[in-house]
Amino acid sequence: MTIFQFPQDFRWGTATASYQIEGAAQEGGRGVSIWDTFARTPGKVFNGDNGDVACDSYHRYEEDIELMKKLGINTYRFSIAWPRIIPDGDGEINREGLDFYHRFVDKLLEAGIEPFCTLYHWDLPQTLEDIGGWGNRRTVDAFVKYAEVIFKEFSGKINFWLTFNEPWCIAFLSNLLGIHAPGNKDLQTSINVAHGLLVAHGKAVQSFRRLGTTGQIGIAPNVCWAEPYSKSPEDRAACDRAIALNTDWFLDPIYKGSYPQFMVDWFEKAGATVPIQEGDMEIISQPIDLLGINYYTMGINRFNPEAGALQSEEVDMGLIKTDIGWPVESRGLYEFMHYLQKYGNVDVYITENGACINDDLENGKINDDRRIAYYEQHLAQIHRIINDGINLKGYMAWSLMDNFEWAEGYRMRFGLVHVDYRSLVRTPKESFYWYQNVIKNNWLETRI
Ligand SMILES: CCOCCOc1ccc(-c2cn(C[C@@H]3NC[C@@H](O)[C@H]3O)nn2)cc1
Repeated sequence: MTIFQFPQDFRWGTATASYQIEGAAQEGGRGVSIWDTFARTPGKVFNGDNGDVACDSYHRYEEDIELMKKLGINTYRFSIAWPRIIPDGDGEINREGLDFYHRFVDKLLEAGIEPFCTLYHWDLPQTLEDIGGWGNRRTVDAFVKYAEVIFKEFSGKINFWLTFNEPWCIAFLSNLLGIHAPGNKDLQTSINVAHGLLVAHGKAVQSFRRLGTTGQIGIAPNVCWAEPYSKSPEDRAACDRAIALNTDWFLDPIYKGSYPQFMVDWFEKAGATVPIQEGDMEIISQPIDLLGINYYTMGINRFNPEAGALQSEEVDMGLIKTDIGWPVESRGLYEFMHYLQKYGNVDVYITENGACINDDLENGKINDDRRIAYYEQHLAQIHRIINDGINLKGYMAWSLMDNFEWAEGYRMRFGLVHVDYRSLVRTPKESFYWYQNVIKNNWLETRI
């Protein structure tokens, strides 16, 4: 047995997102989001599932906060639904939406739990998608207006802020691969979306500073760590492209004020260019205070000219997989965190990490040993990373509870708490009690 002690001020938390847990999709003055539309498009979401009810956290948030208190977390990452705040995207403010989040945040603070707020976790008002979404500068300006409303309302209550969750998913999963909302499949569109959200990020950070909003602000990319299948330069280059599109494509503009040239050249060969306007890169590269990093898995990649826009293909190496098919390999987190040091030893929070394990109730318990094993491996890597002197300040498990897993609907379960979607009864899994013990001790006890 080995004991890994964590720093005294290390933040322990869990994460969720508005569309995935709230439900109440037609309540409280909420407007329509692109995920309401996408989920109602036949064939887009497994079983035709949607977020109309989800975990009903809009009505059950006090019960959820009781679970957080029982778990012992000191930090809770959630997202605000833009369509609850400005239902038609850039028009009237919906006071009822603001009041809901005030009640929620007040309850969190009362419970001694730090709110960690994501402004945009994919639920774009449909009216803005109808005018071209993030590729239209009107959407960028509407986001800044929305962000300023939130900054003014919650400054002093919220002190940890993220502008965007997983920009690669927003731009490329959703507009090149078409797997997430709005489901476009066009390279130029996806590059326009990536650039639009980066400009929106920079403008929101400028507003955050100008308004004197309390706390720290950043962004949360999701990691694609890839290592080459062979020693060939082509396989190495295929890995570089895969890593860069999730990370460098967004963090180079933010930290360096320019896109990674090798990727710009790569896309220009495919006929796509970045729609940079005068002053954009200065706006995008506003200094930020923290980074959220979302890590799930890593890949072994090789060059394949037929493998999509990046010509980079993941090879199945026969590793243990979670029930969503992602290899369990925590080593990529360690390697990535050292890769990230090229931007400096910036303050980092793991804002998502977890396993899709679809164990169900058996005699009133969920014995999700595989999820415990996943967390044990990944927290051991977190300890190594901290020991190497990297400023990793906190960890938020994805997710507090089972919820709407986008195109996979409700069949894929990432929660520490099981949700019965008929009764909405929450049942802590064995992994909940395991994580509760880690938090209580502030140390990890591994079985090796
Ligand atoms: C066949 C081709 O496939 C291409 C990759 O397709 C995907 C799909 C999904 C993901 C994905 C899902 N998640 C978990 C979420 N993170 C944010 C939070 O809302 C969680 O629900 N992270 N990444 C990545 C890649």
